[in-house]
Parts: sequence; structure tokens; C-alpha cells
Amino acid sequence: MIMLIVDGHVVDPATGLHEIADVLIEQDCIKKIYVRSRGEQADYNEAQENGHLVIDAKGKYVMPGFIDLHVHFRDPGLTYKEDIITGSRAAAAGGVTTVCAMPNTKPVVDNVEVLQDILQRAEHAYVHVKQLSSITKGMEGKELVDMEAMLKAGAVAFSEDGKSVMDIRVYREAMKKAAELGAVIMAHCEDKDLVGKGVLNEGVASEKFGVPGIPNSVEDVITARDIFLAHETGAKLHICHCSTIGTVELMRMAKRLGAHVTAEVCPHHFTLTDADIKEANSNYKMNPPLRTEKDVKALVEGLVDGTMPAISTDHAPHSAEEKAQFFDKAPFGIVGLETSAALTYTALVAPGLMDIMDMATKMSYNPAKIIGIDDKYGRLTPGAKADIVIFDPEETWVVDPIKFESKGHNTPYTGQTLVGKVLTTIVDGELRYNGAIIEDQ
Ligand SMILES: NC(=O)N[C@@H](CC(=O)O)C(=O)O
Ligand SMILES: [Zn+2]
Ligand SMILES: [Zn+2]
Repeated sequence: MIMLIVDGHVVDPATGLHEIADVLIEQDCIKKIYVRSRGEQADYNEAQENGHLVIDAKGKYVMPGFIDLHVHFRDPGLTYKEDIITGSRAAAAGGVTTVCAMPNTKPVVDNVEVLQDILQRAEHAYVHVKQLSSITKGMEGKELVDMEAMLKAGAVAFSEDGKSVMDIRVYREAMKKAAELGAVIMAHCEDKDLVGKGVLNEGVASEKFGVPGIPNSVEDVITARDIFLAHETGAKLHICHCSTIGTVELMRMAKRLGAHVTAEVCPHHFTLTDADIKEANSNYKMNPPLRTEKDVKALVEGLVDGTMPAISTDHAPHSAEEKAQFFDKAPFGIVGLETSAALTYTALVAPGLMDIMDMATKMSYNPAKIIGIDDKYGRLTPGAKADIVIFDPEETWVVDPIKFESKGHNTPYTGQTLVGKVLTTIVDGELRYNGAIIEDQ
């Protein structure tokens, strides 16, 4: 199949291209970029005559498809919350062309059989679904999985997301092994003993609703531990869903030390604070919790100056019944795939804190680098995979979870007006979303 995207504003973090150009796609790859300022232009009349699909992207941004390093697809075992297919439809609707799914499923992804079953079924997904392996068997924090076998069978990285490996000896062994294998560890940083029964940020929110609080130190102390372990062992460490000013400062320290550490921030952590929780609504409950203005400011600064290289969603779908419970009982987590681009645009790009190139860098190019697929993904260069998102920076829309492709409707953004909309998502040179999901023929 041949496809031509004409007249769009092409944004490619790999080359710095940031201007009007046409993109020619052949089969599953980008064939050529015609840059107008270089006197190049694709012949779209001819393309149309030949029956090729021509997409007019005038006034829109054409960017590499977003790569989300952190989603929960709940498959196998918890598919009443989400499954690979619905999760991947939500991704396509959000402009996300590659996701990395966390292993806290039922059973846990801790052996080759479970991993291969997921990867086989993921072939029918609407976007590229990569799967992480857990670090320890059953995520019990005791015995390491066969990391080499999991890597060989296709695991993209290792994580115990949902908790930290609290036994530092076990964790250090995992880091040593990861370093030996060149694998990435994605860390959920939370001190289990300190967090106790905490559910909301310790401060205005926990006081207002009379529930146990989660202080910043719950995250900070484990982030520090993990950075030192990574530095010492040489492992590649990626810190998940960073929420505190302390973590941003620790990332600066990690850089100075020369440790191989990257980090992600989720849109809810840079757009909301604990003071935004006005009523008892468990769609404001996630782990780590919404923090304070000071933390949000630090996270935004970290994103803007590059200390925090990636934006991910931590898409964590739960059922309406589960989320209808009060803060103390409801599970942690919110969906994010279908709002992340618009939230990032609305909160960071529209007010001028970062530009559209920064957004593409943090949502696509840097994530590709972190998992080592940037030779073919996260870029719009000839020969790269044709994973593309067309984004309208003008359109405003109101978040309505009923319209989500995800089974999860647990978002705190219901009714909020956002600027910027994903119009079209192309995966492997095929239209997957164009105002609506393109159903499989
Ligand atoms: N983030 C969350 O609040 N929940 C995640 C687990 C996790 O990411 O730690 C989940 O699996 O539901
Ligand atoms: Zn987590
Ligand atoms: Zn998570």
C-alpha cells in the first residue's frame, strides 16, 4: 500500500525537521520526505490517479507515533478491566503506536509461556504491543525470573510495577544480571513499609478526606536506592511515574554521577495537584498520588530542561464498580491513553512551556531510545517504520469517558476541555484510527 500525507507540518525529533513537508509511505515504511523549503513536493494528483490514499494534513502536525513506556492491559486474567485488543484500540485513538505493557497480570508475566501467549495474541492488536517481564517470580520479591530466557523470548524490559522489590540483595542481583544482559529495569519506587495503608498525598488531601497519607519520602528513598544500585552495577534503570520534587533532584544527581538512568512523568502528575481533589472521587486515586504545586512545578521544569526525558501514561484501567468505592478501598490507577497527547499539548505546549518538537521528543523519540528501538521508531526518516500520528493543535474537545475505546472509564478529567486532538494514527503504514478506529477487514 502506498500512502501520501501532504501539506502537513512535519515534526521529526531525529533530524530536527520542523516544517511543511509531504510524507510518502510505501508498505510499512517511510519512503521519502518532500521538504517544501528545499523545493520538493510530492505529486499528489498522480498519487490520487494511481488510487493511492492521499491525506491532506494542512494546518496539522505530522509526528512519529507516540511510544508509551507504561501501560496496564490486564491481559491475561483481569480482562474485565481491559484486554490487549481494547487497550490497543485506546492506544490507537490516543495516537500511541507502540505500548509497553506491565507484567502485573494474573498470572504474572514471569515465565516464557505466559509471555509468548501475550506476544502471539498481540499480533492482532491495533498497535505494537511490547511486553515486560516481572523481575521476581510471582512478583513476590524473592526469586529472580530467568531474565535471560525472558529477554530471548521477547520481553522488552523488566519491572515489578505495582510495588518495589524491597529486598535490596535480590534487587541488586537483578540489576547485575540486567547489566550483563544490557536489559532495562523499569522501577516503581515506593517504600512498602513507609507507605503503610496510605492512599492520598500526605497533606491537604489526606486530611480533608480523613485517610492515611503518602509522604514524598515513600518515593524519594527508593528512587535514591535504585539510582545508587544502577550506578554501581551498570544497569540501565528507568524510573516510572515520577511524582516528587525529590525525584527530579535525584535525576539531576544521577546524571552528574554518570549513571544510566532515565525517567518518565505522567500527564496527571504534571497537570493536577492534591488540592484539585474537591470531592470523594476515587478517579483521583492513583499510585503515586497527586502531589503539591511545588512538585508539579519541579516535574514541569524537569521535563522542560530534559532532566525527565519521557512522558508516559501509566494507563491503569479499573471497573466502574471498583472505582465507585471510597478512597480507602478503591484500587489505585487511572486510564491515560486517550488523553495524554491533548493533556500534554494543553498543559505544556499551548502555554509555551515547551514546543511541539519537545512533545514529540518526550512522547516518541526518547521513549524509543530508552527501549532501544530508535533506529526504526520514534522518527520520520526514510527507511523508518511508518508509525505516524496526525495531530490538530487547533481543535478543542471535551473529555467524555463514554467515548473511550478503553474498557476503563476511570479518569479525573471528565468534562474538561482540552486543546489538541489526535486525528489520525498510522501503524506499519496502515490506517488504524481516523476519527474512529478503522476496524479490521
Ligand atoms: N499506577 C497505579 O495507580 N496503578 C497501577 C500499578 C502501578 O503503576 O504502580 C495498576 O496496575 O493499577
Ligand atoms: Zn507503578
Ligand atoms: Zn503502572
